[in-house]
Amino acid sequence: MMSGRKIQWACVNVCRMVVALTFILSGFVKAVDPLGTQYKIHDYLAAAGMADIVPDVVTLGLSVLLAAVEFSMGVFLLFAIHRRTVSRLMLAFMVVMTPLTLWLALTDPVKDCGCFGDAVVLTNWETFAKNVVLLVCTFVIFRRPMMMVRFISKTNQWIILNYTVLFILVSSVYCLYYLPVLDFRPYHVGADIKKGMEIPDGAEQPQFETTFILEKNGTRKEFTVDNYPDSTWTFVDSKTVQTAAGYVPEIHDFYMQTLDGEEDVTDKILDEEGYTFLLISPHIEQADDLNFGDIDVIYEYCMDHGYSFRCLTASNEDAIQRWRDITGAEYEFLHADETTLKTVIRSNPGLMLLKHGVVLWKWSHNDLPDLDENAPRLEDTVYGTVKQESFTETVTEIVLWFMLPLLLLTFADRMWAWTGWLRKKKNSNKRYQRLNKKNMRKKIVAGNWKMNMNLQEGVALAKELNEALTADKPNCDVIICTPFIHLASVAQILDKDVIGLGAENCADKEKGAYTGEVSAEMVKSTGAQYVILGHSERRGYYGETSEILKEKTLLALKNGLKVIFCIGESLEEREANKQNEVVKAELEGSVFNLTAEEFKNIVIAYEPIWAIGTGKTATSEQAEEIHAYIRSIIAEKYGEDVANETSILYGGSCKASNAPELFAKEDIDGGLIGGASLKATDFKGIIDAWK
Ligand SMILES: O=C[C@H](O)COP(=O)(O)O
Repeated sequence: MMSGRKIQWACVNVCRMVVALTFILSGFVKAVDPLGTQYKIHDYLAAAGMADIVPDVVTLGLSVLLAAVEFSMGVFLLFAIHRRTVSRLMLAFMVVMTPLTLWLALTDPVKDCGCFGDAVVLTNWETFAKNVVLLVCTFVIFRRPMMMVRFISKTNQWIILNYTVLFILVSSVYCLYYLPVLDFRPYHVGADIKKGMEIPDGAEQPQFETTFILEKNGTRKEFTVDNYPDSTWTFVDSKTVQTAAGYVPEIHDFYMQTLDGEEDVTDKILDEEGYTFLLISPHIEQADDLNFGDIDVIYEYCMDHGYSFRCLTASNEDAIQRWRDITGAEYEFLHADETTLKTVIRSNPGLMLLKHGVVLWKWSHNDLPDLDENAPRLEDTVYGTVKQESFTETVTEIVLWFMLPLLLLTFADRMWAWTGWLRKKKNSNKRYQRLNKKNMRKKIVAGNWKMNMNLQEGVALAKELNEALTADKPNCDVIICTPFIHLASVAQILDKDVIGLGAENCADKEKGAYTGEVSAEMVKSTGAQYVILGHSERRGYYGETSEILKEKTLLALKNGLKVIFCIGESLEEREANKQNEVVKAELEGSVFNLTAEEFKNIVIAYEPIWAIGTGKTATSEQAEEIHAYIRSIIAEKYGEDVANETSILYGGSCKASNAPELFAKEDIDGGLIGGASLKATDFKGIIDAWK
């Protein structure tokens, strides 16, 4: 059983397809025949008595615009682009159009609504019914626009949007300049006009009914032939109405007659065995006269080869004379029905080539054939037979022109979305693994007392801290690194399982005559397990170079101490964006000489010098970025496993207030705390960030 939501989803998407395809078809057939749509708009305006007010250029613009809007909206709906806006516009469109078509159906001012051009001819009631269906569909879509499935991602939809609008506008202009690429009218290339005019034997005849109005003794009454009364009634009036249309041939209004109206030459011309050129101009006064020279050349060509050439127009003789004066036309003019001429060819003037009533070729005045005095006889040119064009091929070509780029784009887009999904999945797996690794790494909060507190103060602080952390077990490793003189005493106080102990430095020599120095071995003998090396204050104030630190590290490890190795850039280096270079060089200079096994005893402390004791903390993003970089270069050097096991601490104005945000980052495994490690409560606040 389908759930209610699924049914809704199916309804929305079915409705969306119905509306989209209808709009695409309707917009497209209008776009391939902009003049046809313009004529239809003109018919509507004429029905409303406004035909003379609105200039042709406006009706033509409206025609192109209407086609572009319908087609584009259909495509947007098909691809589910700007779903909310398009569904609202569609509904608004149908809310206006449906009552309008009801009015058309009721009043019948124009016979065929023209919604699908000449491709599909609907009666006004059929159009109204179609619009009711579309109105319901657009309402369904409007209620749940977000249920429409996207065929293209939001980031790429602009391509479809622009391509669609461009395609449909270019199509309209192309068909306007040349001729409609698809001709749905009865005068298409290959059509036999005489055949189109035939009424088959036994075809249904039109039916008429006459009503008679008669009067007797002052009373008026209506009668038909069936109940016509006796002669005591006096005839007043009669009316005849057509009750059945009868058979109407496809071509029913094609005629050609001489300008004086004396002779109908339709049959004569359609029966001509030879080639007949018909220059078609519904209104010769409005015809484009730019190419009259080419027309005259074709006329001359016809005269040379014995082909007939005539001009059909609905204009009056004055207009015809004006055309003759302008162009020097010598060809014969005939009168024909204006609407018929507009239907025959969508160009003013346009040229049609007939042979025995069959349409061989049609040309717009912008695209006339090259038939001058040097051209061979028609029989020896392509024009001698019916132009080879296949409706299916043309449709396929158009569909490919429009759909192929869109299909390729959609395919690429979907592939990208799919690989994006895979990448996301992979990343989330990676992230999960990395977070998992983070959980497996040691989380450490280490205090660096620096040169603060005398022995008594230090012992008191160590005691306080030991008590606090014994009572409230930390969720991380806690280390305090003290000046040398505190070490032995503090070691006695600390519960080793709760707080580790470290020195702040050790000598770079093993033993001997180095007055004032304290060796790694001596540090170890106090009970300490750690030593801080490479702190920026020692590098800066005491000139400790990478080489010295390399020696110190080796000695510390040799004596069983773990090393908290500090690295970090100065403010100038950060401003020059050299932080990565700096930390890499510091690691390479002092600890990357170690074996992977030895390196496991190193804890890295990244401390940007500009953040130490200044109150300026690196943002958690800045810190995470460089921590991740440090881990990546450790991975390059020692492999992923070692990198994932190495704890990297952040140091520099770390406090209880910012520690949680910093420690939440994937590659930050704790902190090396200066100032805030000198008060038990402050330090514990930071330790508690891990809880
Ligand atoms: O070793 C610790 C760092 O130098 C950080 O010191 P600070 O927390 O006082 O900024």
